[in-house]
Order: sequence, then C-alpha cells, then structure tokens
Amino acid sequence: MTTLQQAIEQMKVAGNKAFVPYIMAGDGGLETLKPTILKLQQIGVTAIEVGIPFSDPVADGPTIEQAGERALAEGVTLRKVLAALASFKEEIQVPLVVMTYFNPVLAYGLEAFAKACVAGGVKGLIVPDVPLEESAILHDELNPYGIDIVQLVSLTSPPERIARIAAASQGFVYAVTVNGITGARTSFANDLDGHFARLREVSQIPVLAGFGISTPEQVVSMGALSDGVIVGSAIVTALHEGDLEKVEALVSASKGELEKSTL
Ligand SMILES: O=P(O)(O)OC[C@@H](O)[C@@H](O)c1c[nH]c2ccccc12
Repeated sequence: MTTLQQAIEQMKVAGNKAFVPYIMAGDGGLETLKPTILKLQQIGVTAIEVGIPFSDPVADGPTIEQAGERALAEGVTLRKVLAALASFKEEIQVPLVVMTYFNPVLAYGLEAFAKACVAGGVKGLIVPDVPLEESAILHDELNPYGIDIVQLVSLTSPPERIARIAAASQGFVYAVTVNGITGARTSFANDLDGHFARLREVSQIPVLAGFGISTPEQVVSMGALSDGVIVGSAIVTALHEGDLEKVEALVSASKGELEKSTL
C-alpha cells in the first residue's frame, strides 16, 4: 500500500472521511506556500493537492483560473514550487499530491521533474489532461520513484472504462462529481448514489469525491457516498480571503463533527 493510500485508509479506520484541500501554489506569492501547507497540516487534513499555475487550465472554473493568474503574475512556476517544497520537506508529514497540466511537465523534462518531485517529498500526481490511455509515460517515469498516478473517473465514463480506471489508479480514485469544470455548485445530479456504489464496488483503493464541493453540508453528503472529499475552489477562496475559520469548518465536517453538533 502506498503512503497516500495509507493516509486515507487511516482516516477510515478512525471512522472519519478523508479531507483533501486543493491549494493553488503561489497564490499570494511563493513565500505563502510553506505557511499554508503547515497550517493545513496542523488543522488535520488527510493530504494536500498542490496545484501548479498554468496559463490554459482547461478543467478549471473562474475561481481556480484566477488564483492561477495571480500566482503566474508572481512569477510562480512548476520548478519554483518543487524547489520551495524541497526547502521545508522535513517539516511536511501530510502527503502532497501535485496537480499539474502536462505541458509544464513536458517543458521541465520528465526525468528532471520526477527527481524534483522526490526532492520535494511529493507522494502523488494528478495530470488531468493525460487520459488513462496515455498515462504509461507517467507511470514509467514516476512509479520507480514511489510516486502515485491518481486517475480521474467522470460521471459519463461507461462501466467498463470505470473499472479500468479504478484498476489503474494509485493512492485513490478521483471521482469527479459533476459534468464540467471546477468550481462551487449549489446542487448535484440525484443519481450520484448509484454511480458511487458501482465505483466503490469495482475499486480496490479509496474513492474520493471532488468538484463543486464547497460547504460543510456538501462535505458531509458527498463524504457519505465516498471515502472522502477534495475541496478546491472553496479552499482557494477562503485562503485568499484569509478566512481560516471557513477552512476549519470544512475539515470538521469530514470528521463527523458537523453531524454531531446538529443532532
Ligand atoms: O474546485 P472544486 O470544484 O472544489 O474542485 C476540486 C478541484 O479544484 C481540484 O481537485 C482541481 C483543481 N483543478 C483541477 C483540474 C482537474 C482535476 C481536479 C482539479
């Protein structure tokens, strides 16, 4: 079992759900990366998805796109983010999953990128524009260094493809909960229960729900269908506004504290 998978399984043993915040690395300046990661670690998140700013983020809605533009304006690059992570690697216990589009990886060079991930203590990788069929290149370069390649399952994937993605994914399966781009949503399709039940049946590893989850209530309801949640846009906004209470409320909901407090 990988470190990433272990961290998620531990949450399940304790009866909690995994909570994975997404952050845009360098939103607010690269110097904010260390305090942000250490703060989230202290609050008790399961893992952190570290987003790399990119000029053409096709899967992202306005919140993350704008955060990426702010980070790019600060001169933040993939190379600088990985070097920054390496500079405080010893202080990081929570597993880090880097989320980047493929272009910056290609520009970096796959082998140099893999080595920089190791130096930065990165445990997993999400590259949304590299589909399963093309992912051998990532597996070949990153797996020898112990870095997981996390695959995304969409709502529209046919059952046979869902099974193949679940079998190939490492660390966890990223179950996308909406058709479309990242960003807060007020409602979800009402047939998600069946989708998640089928996905969890075929998956040997934890299934995390992500896209559109932005309130403690949504963390509870999506957590009930899955092994945990990934929250991006709502976390990016809260961090941008310096609203740590919002971040803590979202994390608490994954630990069942919201349910208890409203009983
Ligand atoms: O922002 P949301 O709707 O909470 O969705 C999570 C998401 O931000 C994060 O996992 C992510 C950001 N950009 C992505 C691109 C593809 C897949 C996933 C992502």
